[in-house]
Parts: sequence; C-alpha cells; structure tokens
Amino acid sequence: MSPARKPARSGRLIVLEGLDGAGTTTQVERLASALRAEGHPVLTTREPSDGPVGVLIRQALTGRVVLPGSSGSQPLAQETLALLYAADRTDHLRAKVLPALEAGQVVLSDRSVLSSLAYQGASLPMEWVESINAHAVPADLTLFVGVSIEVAARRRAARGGPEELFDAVEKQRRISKQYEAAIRLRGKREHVVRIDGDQPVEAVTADCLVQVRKLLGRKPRRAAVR
Ligand SMILES: Nc1ncnc2c1ncn2[C@@H]1O[C@H](COP(=O)(O)OP(=O)(O)O)[C@@H](O)[C@H]1O
Ligand SMILES: Cc1cn([C@H]2C[C@H](O)[C@@H](COP(=O)(O)OP(=O)(O)O)O2)c(=O)[nH]c1=O
Repeated sequence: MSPARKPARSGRLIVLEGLDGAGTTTQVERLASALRAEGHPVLTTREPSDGPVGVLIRQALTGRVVLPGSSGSQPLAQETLALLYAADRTDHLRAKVLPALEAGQVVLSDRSVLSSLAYQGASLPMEWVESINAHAVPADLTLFVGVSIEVAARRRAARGGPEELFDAVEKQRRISKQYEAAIRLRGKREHVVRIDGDQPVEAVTADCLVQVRKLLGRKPRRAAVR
C-alpha cells in the first residue's frame, strides 16, 4: 500500500512534560507497564531522540560538543540548539512516532514540542521557536508534570549523572515560567492536563492514568495519515 493510501491513523500520542527532575522518565515507564498489562500496544520514546541529531544534542548538553572559537570554546548558540531540537523532532516523528501511530500503538513520549517552547523559548522569541516546529504533530494528550523548582533540584541531585546545560536552578526558574506561557499558547490546539508531580510516584501515576484512560476510551481525533 502506498503511503498516501494508508488507513487513518488509529494510535494515540501522549506526551509527558516537565522540568528536569519532574519525574517524566519514571512516569513514562510506569504508564507503559500499566497500559501493557491492560493489553494496549505501547511504544515508549523520548526527545531528544536516540537518532543522530538527538545524540548530537545530548553531547552538546554535557559539553562534549562545543563551538570552537579564537577565544576558546563555548556552548553551541541557542539558535543552533533550537534548530537541532526541531530537526531531531522531524527525524523522530518520521522514524518512530508516525509509524507506531499508523500501527495503532499508544505512543508515550518523554517530551516533545512543548519542551522547545519552554526551554528554547526562555532565551529566544517563542514565536520563532514555534515557527521552526510547525511540522510537529500535536499530541492527543499532554501531561504536564508540575513540580516545585526545589523538589526538581533535589530529585536531579539524588539521580546523579553529569550536570547538563539547563540544570542550574535560576535557569529552571525561567523555564518553569516559560512552560506556563507555552501551555497557554499550545493549550489552544492541544489537550494539556496538569498533574501534581510533587506527590509520591504511585499517586502521580494514578493521576496520569485517569487522564490516559479517558483518552483511550474516546475515538481517535485524527483522520489523515500525514
Ligand atoms: N514522584 C516522585 N517522588 C519522588 N522521587 C521521584 C518521583 N518521580 C521521580 N522520582 C525520582 O527523581 C529522579 C528524577 O526522576 P526522572 O523520572 O529521571 O525525572 P525526569 O525524567 O523528569 O528528569 C529519579 O531518581 C526518580 O527515581
Ligand atoms: C525535547 C527538548 C528537550 N530539551 C531539554 C530538556 C532537558 O534539559 C534536556 C534533555 O532532556 P531529558 O533527557 O529528557 O532530560 P531529563 O531526563 O533531565 O528531563 O533537553 C530542550 O531544551 N528542548 C527540547 O525541545
């Protein structure tokens, strides 16, 4: 069957969003287990993706890829990073997300375009960030796992691992404000639900599952494949 004649997309795209340390990675795995146990076909994935541009982004976030210059090396320009996230999203949609949706799977993605609006929008005009992400597929449901800056910082510290570009508490405070603006903007086109991420892990999962079950009980919203 040619791509143009593929049947209507029957899967659902659910995106988890939040500050670094909010617990989105934990919740994606827990939701996937719960949904699989109920018999749903589930694909878990994330952005930055595991594709070539995603790998490059992760190297840039930990200072392994830098911009060399006459006065020493510096982090990649914010604009460059924003374009890389948008490019990674294109590849991710094509390689993983759209095929899974067409196969009728529930796709659980750790982050998507709302992250670009919040993180890159914290230092660049949000309209420009939105414009370079015009190709992004709107999620059927976005679960915004809200946590206080302090809780997120404690969880990041407990998790360990290398310090990343956006980890500083002051940056997280700006990103948190920017998430609010991004939700106002994106919330007009997407169903964004806030989840209290300060709760214990099990309670966060339970709240997420209420929303996910509501979505899965409804008919798919989209008709066209591309
Ligand atoms: N609700 C929660 N309560 C307490 N600890 C949590 C909670 N959610 C996640 N954690 C822990 O916090 C750390 C960061 O969680 P993680 O899921 O990696 O966050 P994110 O992917 O949003 O950065 C991990 O060590 C995880 O076990
Ligand atoms: C998807 C995306 C992520 N990011 C940032 C958020 C994270 O700081 C970083 C890597 O994402 P991630 O690995 O999900 O970080 P964490 O598990 O700590 O939440 O990339 C953006 O700045 N823009 C984007 O579009």
